[in-house]
Amino acid sequence: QLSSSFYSSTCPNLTDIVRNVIQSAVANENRMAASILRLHFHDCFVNGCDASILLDGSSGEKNAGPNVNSARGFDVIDNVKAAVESSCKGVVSCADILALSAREAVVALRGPSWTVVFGRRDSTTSSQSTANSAIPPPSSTASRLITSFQNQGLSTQDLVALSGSHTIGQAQCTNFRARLYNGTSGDTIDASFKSNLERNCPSTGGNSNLAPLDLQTPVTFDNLYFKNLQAQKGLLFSDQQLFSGGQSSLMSTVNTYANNQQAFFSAFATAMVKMGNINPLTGSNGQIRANCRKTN
Ligand code: HEM
Repeated sequence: QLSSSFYSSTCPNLTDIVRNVIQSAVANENRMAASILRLHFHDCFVNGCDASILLDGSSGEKNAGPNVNSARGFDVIDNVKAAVESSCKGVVSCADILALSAREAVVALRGPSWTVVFGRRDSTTSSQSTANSAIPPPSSTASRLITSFQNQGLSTQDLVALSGSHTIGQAQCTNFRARLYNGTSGDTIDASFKSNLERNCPSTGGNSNLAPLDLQTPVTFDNLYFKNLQAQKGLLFSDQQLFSGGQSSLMSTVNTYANNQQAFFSAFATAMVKMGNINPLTGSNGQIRANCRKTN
């Protein structure tokens, strides 16, 4: 029961305020759009879209395996929140700010737009153990990915469309090294792509060295990610599993999006709305945090 008009009387300029801050952050560093989009995903998969990932504290989600030394953009969300608070004090939740910021980030890199619905409230807790179990690792097989998205009420189509987020952004060596040196069972990585990756991701050291998730256009939101998968050039094992993991429904969806960017954009928009609707706190549950890093 989230609604697009939730803040129309209490914060009528919300979209413009958020857009301005996100646009300038992305102009300053293109990759930031990817980092913000990922924060929304990692928020929603852990007890719903409740801004739980934004809470500081060593026992919280920020320090879970998928996030520690990896999740970034918290300072940008602080800037968005500060700008929103200065016009609309105490009314807009951090969870809604993250959902809207993710859309503005995608639009800033020329991706599709969609209508964001609002009314989420902010959690008072953050679960490191749920983050560790609910966010799939890059070593996931196709069937594990399907199960992990199914657990959130998301379909195989949603899985493929949302994975198209990897058309932007970067990953650290530690997340794809095993494919290069240990060999992962069932892997089908292109040989020359693999040797190129080895140059900047040695077998020891260089853990945080970066490679683009889309080797062709890492700062444009487009469908080349899917064409890379067809060429066995997905960066993460989990990426390549969508095309090469033996699940024909995933493979055919990859082909559809590789052949038709509009089909990808429209499925992505639909899936982002679904992901943004995962288990929100509403009504009198949760709170509107004054500072996204702390409970009130
Ligand atoms: C399907 C399962 C997924 C897996 C296994 C996965 C895994 C990963 C990993 C390992 C990284 C690199 C992190 C690092 O090296 O620091 C990454 C980056 C990223 N992920 Fe995913 N991801 C998945 C789905 C998604 C979804 C659904 C979204 C968004 C809706 C998303 C958005 C991103 C973005 C934008 C980046 C780049 C972030 C940056 O450059 O800061 N991912 N992902």
